[in-house]
Amino acid sequence: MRFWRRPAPRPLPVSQTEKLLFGGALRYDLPFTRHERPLLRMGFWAMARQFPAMAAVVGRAAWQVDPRALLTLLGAELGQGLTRAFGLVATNSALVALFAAGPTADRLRQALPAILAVSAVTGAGALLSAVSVGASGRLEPQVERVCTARFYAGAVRIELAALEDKDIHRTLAAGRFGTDSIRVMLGSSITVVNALIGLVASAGVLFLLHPLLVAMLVLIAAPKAWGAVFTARRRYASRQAWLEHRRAIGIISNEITREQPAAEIRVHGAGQLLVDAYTDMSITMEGEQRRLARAQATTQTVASALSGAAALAAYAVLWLLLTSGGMALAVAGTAVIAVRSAGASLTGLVTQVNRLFEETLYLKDLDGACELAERHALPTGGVALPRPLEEIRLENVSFTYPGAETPALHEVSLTIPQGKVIALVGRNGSGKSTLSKLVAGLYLPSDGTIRWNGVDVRAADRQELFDQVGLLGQDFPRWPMTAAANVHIGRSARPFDQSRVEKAVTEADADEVIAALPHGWQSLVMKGFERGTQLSGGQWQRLGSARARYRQAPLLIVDEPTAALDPDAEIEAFEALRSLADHGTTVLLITHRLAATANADHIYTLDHGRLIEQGTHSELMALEGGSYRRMYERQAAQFAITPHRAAVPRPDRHHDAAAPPAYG
Ligand SMILES: Nc1ncnc2c1ncn2[C@@H]1O[C@H](COP(=O)(O)OP(=O)(O)OP(=O)(O)O)[C@@H](O)[C@H]1O
Repeated sequence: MRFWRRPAPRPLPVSQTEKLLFGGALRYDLPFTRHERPLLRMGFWAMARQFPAMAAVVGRAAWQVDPRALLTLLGAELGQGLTRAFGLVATNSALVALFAAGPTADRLRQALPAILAVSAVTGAGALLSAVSVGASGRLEPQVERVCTARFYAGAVRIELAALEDKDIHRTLAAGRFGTDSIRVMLGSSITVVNALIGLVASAGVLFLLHPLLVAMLVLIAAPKAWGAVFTARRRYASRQAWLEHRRAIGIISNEITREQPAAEIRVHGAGQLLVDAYTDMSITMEGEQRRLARAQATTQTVASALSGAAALAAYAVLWLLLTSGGMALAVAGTAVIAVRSAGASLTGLVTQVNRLFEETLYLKDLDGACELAERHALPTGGVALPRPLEEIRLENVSFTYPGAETPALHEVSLTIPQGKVIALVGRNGSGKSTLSKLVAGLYLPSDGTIRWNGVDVRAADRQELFDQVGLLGQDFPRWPMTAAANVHIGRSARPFDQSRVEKAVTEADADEVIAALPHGWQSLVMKGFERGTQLSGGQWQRLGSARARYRQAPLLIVDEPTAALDPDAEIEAFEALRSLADHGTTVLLITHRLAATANADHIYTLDHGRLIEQGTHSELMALEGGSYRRMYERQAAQFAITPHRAAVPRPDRHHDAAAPPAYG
């Protein structure tokens, strides 16, 4: 009975490496059983009912992209099925003529038209098969593109907060596998249709010969179908259960070849640990592969044995019919050919149904991921934002990250007026970046309201809001593209404009960066490709700044914009922000360099997600025991006294000059 049981999720072994590097099996917080797809609990028929819906997804996409190719394909497949049926009928006629009484020459003459018909339909079948290959070769990549693009288009529109949800994250990760399934699904569907038509043709001929033979055919098919579905479901369950493990292997092996950790990998000797981790985790996976292969072999053997027994019974029935005079020898010959032909169709069918069943599960995941992306998509439309931007006002804003226990922001109320440099300061984790993301409309407040020119961001047209924001984050994207494209992507909805790109680069003080590139604007700022080159951290920062400039948004959010800049460039960068504000841009500046905040129009100090102080630099410096003042003084003191303190005084050296404070 154990073969009939559905594959149950089993506890996964945890390798030593996983324990060392990830503190246990790397998986999402929720146990696998909660993720176990309802599909896994489905029986064969329930699953079979899913298939048309999934085939319809692929079929619709095929119809959309190339209806002619789809019709050609279906016509060619149907034609092949018909040629097979005609082939059997013609074979039967030829056999009847050959087994008839009379001289051999007469019998051959009688059989000749049927033999010619067999040759003709075989040739036609071969031609139709070639047409089918051509049409599917045209259709498959197009269908894959359309379905995958739907997935990507959905993924880029998901609300940022939804992406923080582990369930959503997992659904998207699972959906990603589905994009590989589309092409296979289309190919397999075609083969299944082909095999089904062949099977129906053979069954039809068998029915005409003797209805009992059709029943025998069903008996031969049933065990193979069961084996196929059972194996596919087991493989799918395994893939789901090992999803995170596979991702962990991917994450580790990716680090081995990435450029960024390359130095530490060599100097700290981290490479061996990573290679060992890869090997260790792959060995754990191999165990699972072995288990699957063994289980599949067993299932297949049982299915083949049952199917073989049914085939023997079919031949026994033929024997009985022959000996009892219920069937002529020629007809029995056709029946044998029909059973063999049906057997061949069946083998193709089983192999493909096996794949199809599995691919249907993945495609269902992809479909689920696309639906989920639509459900959590950024809303379109909404209240128009009056322009120009005059003020952003936060009232009692609290925000808790999805799944977090404590809020990252508590009842923050503040105002960001137009054309000012507004600084956000505070210790690490005090909520500065979170606040800036709420201002940018990337997250919606859990409580309280944010108003842009009086319009609540919850009701506002978010696309319009994004349109007015420029971002220059701590970890801004380093796009693997040309230098020009890296700037243009700041506002890619506008047609590419080289003069605007150059202007932004000049404003961001990045002319030198471009001038030093070996292929100028067309240099790829990524290594490993023709025209590729590597930028330094500071050069990247200038390019990122040029991108933010190119966007020309009324609100510019800059999060630690100078971390990689040299002192001269840093001073210029802060002066440039000042000048931007003087020309009407609102600048929300997040920085730990408090020398720069001295020139801000207004400073807000956050602590543990609460707004604890606000004012100008002078006002905050006048606050006895104030947090801003304490941070500022500590930073300034570093410049004043570090050279004396840092080095242990030695009799042979003396420090005669303290480095002057850089700012303030
Ligand atoms: N995506 C996230 N999911 C859950 N919690 C987060 C997330 N991002 C930040 N947090 C938490 O929210 C709090 C505020 O983080 P935030 O990044 O806003 O601080 P910050 O003031 O910008 O810090 P830093 O100066 O280090 O950049 C921290 O406790 C952090 O752990």
